[in-house]
Amino acid sequence: MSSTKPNVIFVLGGPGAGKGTQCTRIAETYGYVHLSAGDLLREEAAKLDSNLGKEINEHIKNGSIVPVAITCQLLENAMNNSAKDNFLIDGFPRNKDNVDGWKKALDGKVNIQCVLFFDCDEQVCVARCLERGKASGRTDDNEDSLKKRIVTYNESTKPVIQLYEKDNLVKRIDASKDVNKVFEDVRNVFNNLKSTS
Ligand SMILES: Nc1ncnc2c1ncn2[C@@H]1O[C@H](COP(=O)(O)OP(=O)(O)O)[C@@H](O)[C@H]1O
Ligand SMILES: Nc1ccn([C@@H]2O[C@H](COP(=O)(O)OP(=O)(O)O)[C@@H](O)[C@H]2O)c(=O)n1
Repeated sequence: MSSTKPNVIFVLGGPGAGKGTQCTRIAETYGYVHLSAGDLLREEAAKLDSNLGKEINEHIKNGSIVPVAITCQLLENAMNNSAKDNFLIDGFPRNKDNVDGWKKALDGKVNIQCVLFFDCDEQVCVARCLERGKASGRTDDNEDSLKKRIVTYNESTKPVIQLYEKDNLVKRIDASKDVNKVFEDVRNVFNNLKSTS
């Protein structure tokens, strides 16, 4: 991250809504750096042969949210290690603890451009994750974990999206369409984004 205030877009939506898929395309098309909070946590847990690694893995399997100090530090390190200034932060902030921790650590240091909200029906999300689970090797793409992930999404993440709606930051996208159609809607959002840094 350079000395200019970096632009950040938060990317939210249910498990399997297609956040990662669309972030990959946004990164290719618009040059944003894709930082997936879930990927960073999985990588960190895989590196750590410690209680902290176990704690992260337990949260992931249970669909609960890892304490923000851990996640925020991973995101901040990733931004600091990048030479670029435009970041897609995928899967964060996912609950109030995430929002508060982010504000404490990074508020004022970045420019939040918008919150991309991939809105997708619960049943569609579950079906996509189960399909992904056939090859993903993820410990949480199974029926048991998915039930818990959906509860976490409804109880903890939706209120965060509502919070950002009050600030007029949310760009809602119908994520139930096919990948190319969803990306057309994403392109509309990006073509109307103003860079304020
Ligand atoms: N618009 C879409 N239509 C159908 N399948 C999709 C769509 N977007 C993503 N997928 C598939 O659904 C699964 C979940 O997508 P992913 O991008 O990993 O979601 P998330 O990051 O929100 O969990 C993946 O297997 C992906 O290939
Ligand atoms: N901000 C975050 C993001 C993910 N996570 C954990 O990582 C898991 C997987 O998140 P993810 O974003 O990779 O996956 P999806 O549920 O979006 O498919 C979540 O269910 C949480 O357990 C977290 O604790 N805090």
